[in-house]
Amino acid sequence: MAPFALDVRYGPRKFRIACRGPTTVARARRAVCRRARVEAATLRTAERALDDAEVLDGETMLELVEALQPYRVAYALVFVRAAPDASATVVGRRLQGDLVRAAPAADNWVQVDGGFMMLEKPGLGRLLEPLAADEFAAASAAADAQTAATRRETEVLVERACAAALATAAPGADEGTLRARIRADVLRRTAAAEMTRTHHLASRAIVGAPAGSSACAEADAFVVSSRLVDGLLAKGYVVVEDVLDADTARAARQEAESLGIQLKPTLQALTGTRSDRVGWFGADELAANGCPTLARLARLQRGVAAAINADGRWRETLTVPASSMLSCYGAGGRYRKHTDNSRGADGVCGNARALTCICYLNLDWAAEDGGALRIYDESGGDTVEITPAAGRVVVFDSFLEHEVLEARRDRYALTFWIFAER
Ligand SMILES: O=C(O)CCC(=O)C(=O)O
Ligand SMILES: [Fe+2]
Repeated sequence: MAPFALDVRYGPRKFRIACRGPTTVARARRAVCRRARVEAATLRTAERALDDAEVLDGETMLELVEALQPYRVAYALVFVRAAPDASATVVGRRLQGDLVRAAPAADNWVQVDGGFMMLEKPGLGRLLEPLAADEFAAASAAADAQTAATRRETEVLVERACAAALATAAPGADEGTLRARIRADVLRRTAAAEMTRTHHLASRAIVGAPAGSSACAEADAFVVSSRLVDGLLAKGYVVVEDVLDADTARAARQEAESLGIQLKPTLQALTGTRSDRVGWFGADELAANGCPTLARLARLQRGVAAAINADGRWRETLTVPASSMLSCYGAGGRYRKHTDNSRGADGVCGNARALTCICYLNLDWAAEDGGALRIYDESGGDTVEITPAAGRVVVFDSFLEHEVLEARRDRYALTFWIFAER
């Protein structure tokens, strides 16, 4: 291993770790922990210490990154400044959706196994996989047509119901009031019917479309867009049922279990904050790993993001990262109250996440099995608990506090974060 120096800033503290002679990555790692004045057992602090680290020599850094993999370096921000002779600057940012605010100097990213994301070219575009303009236009047109058709159908239903009601109304009844009541009633019913229909469409989109076809999740997910955004605007979260039918849910669960061995505990496990094991996978990677159902599910994120963009009412324009997180909480597993993003006093966001989107993969899950997702409303007062039943998708504002209550048996979920384009 080449000599290197690691400048670590941790809050107000700043220190340098220099490895002058040949050393091992294990030793380097121990040095990081020691200098950050933490026990190896409290690597959470080491994670923070690495939050803004500078390393001379890109190759060394890659070794270090590899060494830190077991400690979920994906959570650490590592800033690598290559030595003058190194090929270029290499910047890695922690994976979990936090890639957007990478230093502007970033260029030459590479992808390192284990979910550590880097780009090969300046900028973040490649990583974020934005929708192509024609995909976006086609999807917007489909959404508009759908909305117009629904509106026309609803008007026909309202007129029909009003005519029937007026024919039998008591003499002197106020036509305006009657119409308003009927209209509200029809809207409620069509909304319910629409919801059921859209669930099936959404599930068909994931299940029925041939893998890789452009008709896959993106297009049909638009159908749920207005309902999605209604829910998000009203309450900050929305639950979509039956996104997977029973057979698909079973397949997805089996695939998730087949990846179980690849899932690793997070650093936060050491502090008792959370006890799930996770792995990060791109859709193609899932497909290549014999998980076609999960791959399709992972592609749904683009559809959800595009749907919300097309609706136009959400506060941010959304884009998607390349990977989803598969998580498994074993019996006794939980994740304490937290948010997935936060705003500092200066209004600057902690990361790029706008929405958290989770699809649960737990067959025959009963309330007694625990593991509910509890979401707190903006004031932190009211809560809702969502059972992690197979085929249920929840989308919520990443700034809302939430927690995973203790699970009593293995609880799998595929989570993706939808980013705000900033
Ligand atoms: O799996 C869930 O229901 C939520 C997990 C969660 O909050 C997270 O991974 O940030
Ligand atoms: Fe969370």
